[in-house]
Amino acid sequence: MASIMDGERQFHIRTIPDEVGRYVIMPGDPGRVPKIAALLDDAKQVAQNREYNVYTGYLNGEKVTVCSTGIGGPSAAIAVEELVKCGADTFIRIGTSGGMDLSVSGGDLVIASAAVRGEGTSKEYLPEGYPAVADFTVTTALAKAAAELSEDKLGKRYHVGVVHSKDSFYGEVEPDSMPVSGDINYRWDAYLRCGCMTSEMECAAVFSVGITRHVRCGAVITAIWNVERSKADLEDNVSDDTTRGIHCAVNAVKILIEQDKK
Ligand SMILES: O=P(O)(O)O[C@H]1O[C@H](CO)[C@@H](O)[C@H]1O
Ligand SMILES: O=c1cc[nH]c(=O)[nH]1
Repeated sequence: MASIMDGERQFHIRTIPDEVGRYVIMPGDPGRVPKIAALLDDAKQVAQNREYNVYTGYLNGEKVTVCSTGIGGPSAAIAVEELVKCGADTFIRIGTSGGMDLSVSGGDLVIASAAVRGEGTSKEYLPEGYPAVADFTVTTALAKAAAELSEDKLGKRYHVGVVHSKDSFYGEVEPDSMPVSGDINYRWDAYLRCGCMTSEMECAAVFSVGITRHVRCGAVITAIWNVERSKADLEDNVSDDTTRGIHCAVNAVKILIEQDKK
């Protein structure tokens, strides 16, 4: 029997394989896609549906796709699943987050080595206790790209470490206003004591799909503030500028393309 899933285009992201590159850069925000695509050669919009804004162009002669994922694990997991069906095998999430470890200030980049599974989507993919770990090759390329950027005049810092993924934005940023206590309220201080770097919403889901579909996933996340620094009377910057994160991801894709040619 024919199903709604049998169409030529993917059900949600609305792409066909020819329109998708092996390498994918994934911001949460659809509005950030054209800014990233402007750094590719000959980039064109290939699809737009719901939170998924999809452009494809080229870097170093290789096809590269930029696809937004919206907010939260479920929509990010759908994007990775459908991009894999279209032939992609290497993914870099670019996102924003709230700093946790005191070493992280607003404006810093955090390359996610793994994500705390404080959300629901990863539970549909990984058994309890299995870590949502990023791909080592992608993480290494991101760290190299971030180190090269940090030598430029902008000179801001980067960190490599564990990030926290959650389902409740306000559970993190306004915890006292939450009517009931979720995982985040019980465990936030424990995560801080473990040195968790920053909190966002999609990495655990993206990494979990990557692990189960055997594709490479990594992430570079900009901390836009760190309330823990403010609580500790340390100086903090507030900035939602993702320019450095975008350049880090694009340069990491170029590094991966050259490595994959060897
Ligand atoms: O900037 P993006 O990628 O959307 O990431 C962060 O911002 C959103 C919350 O404001 C969540 O999606 C969170 O993960
Ligand atoms: O504090 C923050 C900022 C951006 N995104 C989050 O998930 N948390």
